[in-house]
Amino acid sequence: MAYLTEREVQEFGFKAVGKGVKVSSNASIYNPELIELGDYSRIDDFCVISGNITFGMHVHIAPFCLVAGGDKGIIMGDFSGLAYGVQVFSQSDDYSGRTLTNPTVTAQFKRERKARVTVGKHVIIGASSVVFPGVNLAEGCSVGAMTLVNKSTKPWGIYSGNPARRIKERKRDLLELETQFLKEHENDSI
Ligand SMILES: CC(=O)SCCNC(=O)CCNC(=O)[C@H](O)C(C)(C)COP(=O)(O)OP(=O)(O)OC[C@H]1O[C@@H](n2cnc3c(N)ncnc32)[C@H](O)[C@@H]1OP(=O)(O)O
Repeated sequence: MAYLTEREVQEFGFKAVGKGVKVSSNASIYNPELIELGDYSRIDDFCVISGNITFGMHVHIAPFCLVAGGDKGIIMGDFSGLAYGVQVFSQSDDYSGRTLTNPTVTAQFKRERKARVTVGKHVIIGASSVVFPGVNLAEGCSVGAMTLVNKSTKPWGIYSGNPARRIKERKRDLLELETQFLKEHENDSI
Protein backbone atom coordinates (compact mmCIF):
# COMPACT_ATOMS: atom_id res chain seq x y z
CA MET A 1 0.00 0.00 0.00
CA ALA A 2 1.28 3.51 -0.80
CA TYR A 3 1.23 5.72 2.27
CA LEU A 4 1.86 9.45 2.48
CA THR A 5 5.28 10.36 3.83
CA GLU A 6 5.55 11.49 7.44
CA ARG A 7 6.04 15.04 6.18
CA GLU A 8 2.95 14.85 3.90
CA VAL A 9 0.89 13.61 6.86
CA GLN A 10 2.18 16.49 9.01
CA GLU A 11 1.36 19.02 6.28
CA PHE A 12 -2.09 17.57 5.46
CA GLY A 13 -3.83 19.95 7.86
CA PHE A 14 -5.20 17.49 10.44
CA LYS A 15 -6.49 18.97 13.71
CA ALA A 16 -4.03 16.71 15.49
CA VAL A 17 -1.78 13.91 14.37
CA GLY A 18 0.28 11.54 16.53
CA LYS A 19 3.51 9.76 15.80
CA GLY A 20 3.77 6.86 13.37
CA VAL A 21 0.44 7.65 11.68
CA LYS A 22 -0.05 6.10 8.22
CA VAL A 23 -2.52 7.46 5.69
CA SER A 24 -2.85 5.89 2.25
CA SER A 25 -2.35 8.20 -0.69
CA ASN A 26 -5.45 6.51 -2.16
CA ALA A 27 -7.72 7.42 0.77
CA SER A 28 -10.16 10.34 0.45
CA ILE A 29 -9.97 12.57 3.51
CA TYR A 30 -12.40 15.49 3.85
CA ASN A 31 -12.34 18.20 6.57
CA PRO A 32 -8.88 17.26 7.91
CA GLU A 33 -9.12 20.28 10.22
CA LEU A 34 -11.79 18.33 12.17
CA ILE A 35 -9.87 15.04 12.28
CA GLU A 36 -7.57 13.85 15.10
CA LEU A 37 -5.39 10.79 14.50
CA GLY A 38 -3.75 9.09 17.48
CA ASP A 39 -0.29 7.50 17.54
CA TYR A 40 0.23 4.63 15.08
CA SER A 41 -3.28 4.84 13.64
CA ARG A 42 -3.59 3.76 10.01
CA ILE A 43 -6.01 4.54 7.18
CA ASP A 44 -5.79 2.23 4.15
CA ASP A 45 -6.65 2.49 0.44
CA PHE A 46 -10.01 3.67 -0.89
CA CYS A 47 -11.48 4.77 2.44
CA VAL A 48 -13.63 7.89 2.72
CA ILE A 49 -13.07 9.69 6.02
CA SER A 50 -14.97 12.92 6.64
CA GLY A 51 -16.23 15.32 9.29
CA ASN A 52 -15.62 15.36 12.99
CA ILE A 53 -13.48 12.34 13.84
CA THR A 54 -11.20 11.33 16.70
CA PHE A 55 -9.06 8.18 16.54
CA GLY A 56 -7.13 6.94 19.55
CA MET A 57 -3.84 5.09 19.20
CA HIS A 58 -3.38 1.96 17.04
CA VAL A 59 -6.71 2.49 15.28
CA HIS A 60 -6.93 0.68 11.93
CA ILE A 61 -9.28 1.46 9.06
CA ALA A 62 -9.05 -1.27 6.38
CA PRO A 63 -9.64 -0.65 2.65
CA PHE A 64 -13.04 0.51 1.34
CA CYS A 65 -14.40 1.80 4.68
CA LEU A 66 -16.61 4.86 5.12
CA VAL A 67 -16.27 6.86 8.34
CA ALA A 68 -18.74 9.74 8.06
CA GLY A 69 -18.28 11.90 11.14
CA GLY A 70 -20.54 14.84 10.13
CA ASP A 71 -21.16 17.46 12.85
CA LYS A 72 -21.76 15.09 15.75
CA GLY A 73 -18.66 13.03 15.27
CA ILE A 74 -17.25 9.54 15.46
CA ILE A 75 -14.81 8.58 18.21
CA MET A 76 -12.75 5.39 17.98
CA GLY A 77 -10.85 4.16 21.03
CA ASP A 78 -7.34 2.73 21.25
CA PHE A 79 -6.73 -0.57 19.41
CA SER A 80 -10.10 -0.45 17.68
CA GLY A 81 -10.52 -1.24 14.00
CA LEU A 82 -12.80 -1.58 11.01
CA ALA A 83 -12.35 -4.53 8.62
CA TYR A 84 -12.87 -4.23 4.87
CA GLY A 85 -15.90 -2.28 3.70
CA VAL A 86 -17.35 -1.21 7.06
CA GLN A 87 -19.58 1.88 7.01
CA VAL A 88 -20.05 4.05 10.10
CA PHE A 89 -22.62 6.85 9.90
CA SER A 90 -23.22 9.68 12.37
CA GLN A 91 -26.15 11.03 10.37
CA SER A 92 -28.96 9.63 8.25
CA ASP A 93 -31.93 10.92 6.27
CA ASP A 94 -35.52 10.45 7.46
CA TYR A 95 -36.71 7.33 5.60
CA SER A 96 -40.36 7.59 6.80
CA GLY A 97 -41.64 9.72 3.93
CA ARG A 98 -42.30 12.78 6.13
CA THR A 99 -39.48 14.77 4.48
CA LEU A 100 -37.44 14.93 1.33
CA THR A 101 -34.16 13.06 1.36
CA ASN A 102 -30.63 13.13 -0.07
CA PRO A 103 -27.85 15.68 -0.19
CA THR A 104 -29.09 17.53 -3.28
CA VAL A 105 -32.03 18.88 -1.21
CA THR A 106 -31.67 21.88 1.16
CA ALA A 107 -31.88 21.33 4.93
CA GLN A 108 -35.34 22.98 5.40
CA PHE A 109 -36.96 20.16 3.37
CA LYS A 110 -35.21 17.38 5.26
CA ARG A 111 -34.94 16.05 8.81
CA GLU A 112 -31.66 14.25 9.23
CA ARG A 113 -30.99 12.25 12.37
CA LYS A 114 -27.58 13.25 13.68
CA ALA A 115 -25.95 11.56 16.66
CA ARG A 116 -22.40 10.80 17.75
CA VAL A 117 -21.04 7.27 17.32
CA THR A 118 -18.48 5.85 19.74
CA VAL A 119 -16.41 2.75 19.04
CA GLY A 120 -14.81 1.66 22.30
CA LYS A 121 -11.31 0.52 23.06
CA HIS A 122 -10.42 -2.90 21.52
CA VAL A 123 -13.60 -3.03 19.43
CA ILE A 124 -13.21 -4.77 16.06
CA ILE A 125 -15.95 -4.60 13.45
CA GLY A 126 -16.13 -7.35 10.80
CA ALA A 127 -16.20 -6.87 7.05
CA SER A 128 -19.11 -5.03 5.39
CA SER A 129 -20.88 -4.17 8.65
CA VAL A 130 -22.96 -1.01 9.04
CA VAL A 131 -23.12 1.14 12.20
CA PHE A 132 -26.00 3.60 12.64
CA PRO A 133 -25.97 7.10 14.17
CA GLY A 134 -26.05 7.26 17.98
CA VAL A 135 -24.59 3.79 18.53
CA ASN A 136 -22.09 3.27 21.35
CA LEU A 137 -20.10 0.10 20.73
CA ALA A 138 -18.89 -0.50 24.26
CA GLU A 139 -15.30 -1.42 25.14
CA GLY A 140 -14.08 -4.85 24.12
CA CYS A 141 -16.89 -5.83 21.75
CA SER A 142 -16.36 -7.60 18.45
CA VAL A 143 -18.84 -7.50 15.60
CA GLY A 144 -19.21 -10.28 13.02
CA ALA A 145 -19.05 -9.77 9.27
CA MET A 146 -22.11 -8.20 7.58
CA THR A 147 -23.68 -7.09 10.85
CA LEU A 148 -26.15 -4.19 11.20
CA VAL A 149 -25.39 -2.42 14.48
CA ASN A 150 -28.46 -0.24 15.07
CA LYS A 151 -28.39 -0.20 18.90
CA SER A 152 -25.66 0.33 21.47
CA THR A 153 -23.91 -2.72 22.90
CA LYS A 154 -22.78 -3.81 26.37
CA PRO A 155 -19.02 -4.33 26.97
CA TRP A 156 -17.04 -7.45 25.98
CA GLY A 157 -19.64 -9.19 23.83
CA ILE A 158 -19.44 -10.79 20.40
CA TYR A 159 -22.30 -9.47 18.27
CA SER A 160 -23.50 -10.54 14.83
CA GLY A 161 -26.49 -10.59 12.52
CA ASN A 162 -29.09 -8.21 11.15
CA PRO A 163 -29.94 -6.62 13.51
CA ALA A 164 -26.94 -7.27 15.76
CA ARG A 165 -27.46 -9.71 18.65
CA ARG A 166 -25.05 -10.70 21.39
CA ILE A 167 -24.07 -14.27 20.51
CA LYS A 168 -21.15 -14.85 22.90
CA GLU A 169 -18.96 -13.30 25.56
CA ARG A 170 -15.60 -12.02 24.32
CA LYS A 171 -12.46 -13.11 26.16
CA ARG A 172 -10.36 -10.45 27.90
CA ASP A 173 -6.99 -12.17 27.33
CA LEU A 174 -6.07 -9.36 24.95
CA LEU A 175 -5.75 -6.94 27.88
CA GLU A 176 -2.68 -8.82 29.13
CA LEU A 177 -1.27 -8.79 25.58
CA GLU A 178 -1.91 -5.04 25.37
CA THR A 179 0.27 -4.50 28.44
CA GLN A 180 3.08 -6.64 26.96
CA PHE A 181 2.79 -4.96 23.55
CA LEU A 182 2.97 -1.45 24.97
CA LYS A 183 5.95 -2.41 27.13
CA GLU A 184 7.79 -3.83 24.09
CA HIS A 185 7.05 -0.78 21.96
CA GLU A 186 7.50 1.98 24.55
CA ASN A 187 10.88 2.97 23.10
CA ASP A 188 9.79 2.95 19.46
CA SER A 189 10.57 6.14 17.68
CA ILE A 190 9.50 7.06 14.19
C1 LIG B 1 -8.86 -7.13 9.53
C2 LIG B 1 -9.62 -8.42 9.32
O1 LIG B 1 -9.91 -9.12 10.24
S1 LIG B 1 -10.04 -8.72 7.72
C3 LIG B 1 -11.19 -10.03 7.78
C4 LIG B 1 -12.48 -9.57 8.40
N1 LIG B 1 -12.99 -10.64 9.22
C5 LIG B 1 -14.27 -10.74 9.52
O2 LIG B 1 -15.08 -9.92 9.13
C6 LIG B 1 -14.61 -11.94 10.37
C7 LIG B 1 -15.59 -11.59 11.47
N2 LIG B 1 -15.93 -12.80 12.20
C8 LIG B 1 -17.14 -13.34 12.22
O3 LIG B 1 -18.09 -12.85 11.57
C9 LIG B 1 -17.30 -14.56 13.11
O4 LIG B 1 -18.20 -15.46 12.49
C10 LIG B 1 -17.76 -14.21 14.56
C11 LIG B 1 -16.61 -13.51 15.28
C12 LIG B 1 -19.00 -13.33 14.58
C13 LIG B 1 -18.16 -15.49 15.33
O5 LIG B 1 -17.14 -16.43 15.24
P1 LIG B 1 -17.16 -17.71 16.25
O6 LIG B 1 -17.03 -17.22 17.66
O7 LIG B 1 -16.15 -18.67 15.74
O8 LIG B 1 -18.65 -18.21 16.13
P2 LIG B 1 -19.28 -19.41 15.28
O9 LIG B 1 -18.67 -19.50 13.92
O10 LIG B 1 -19.27 -20.61 16.17
O11 LIG B 1 -20.78 -18.89 15.08
C14 LIG B 1 -21.74 -18.90 16.11
C15 LIG B 1 -23.10 -18.76 15.46
O12 LIG B 1 -23.22 -17.43 14.91
C16 LIG B 1 -23.43 -17.50 13.48
N3 LIG B 1 -22.61 -16.45 12.87
C17 LIG B 1 -21.27 -16.35 12.88
N4 LIG B 1 -20.86 -15.22 12.27
C18 LIG B 1 -21.98 -14.60 11.87
C19 LIG B 1 -22.19 -13.39 11.18
N5 LIG B 1 -21.16 -12.61 10.79
N6 LIG B 1 -23.48 -13.02 10.94
C20 LIG B 1 -24.51 -13.82 11.33
N7 LIG B 1 -24.36 -14.97 12.00
C21 LIG B 1 -23.11 -15.36 12.26
C22 LIG B 1 -22.95 -18.90 13.08
O13 LIG B 1 -23.57 -19.32 11.89
C23 LIG B 1 -23.34 -19.71 14.27
O14 LIG B 1 -24.73 -19.94 14.24
P3 LIG B 1 -25.32 -21.40 14.66
O15 LIG B 1 -24.96 -21.54 16.13
O16 LIG B 1 -26.79 -21.26 14.41
O17 LIG B 1 -24.62 -22.39 13.80
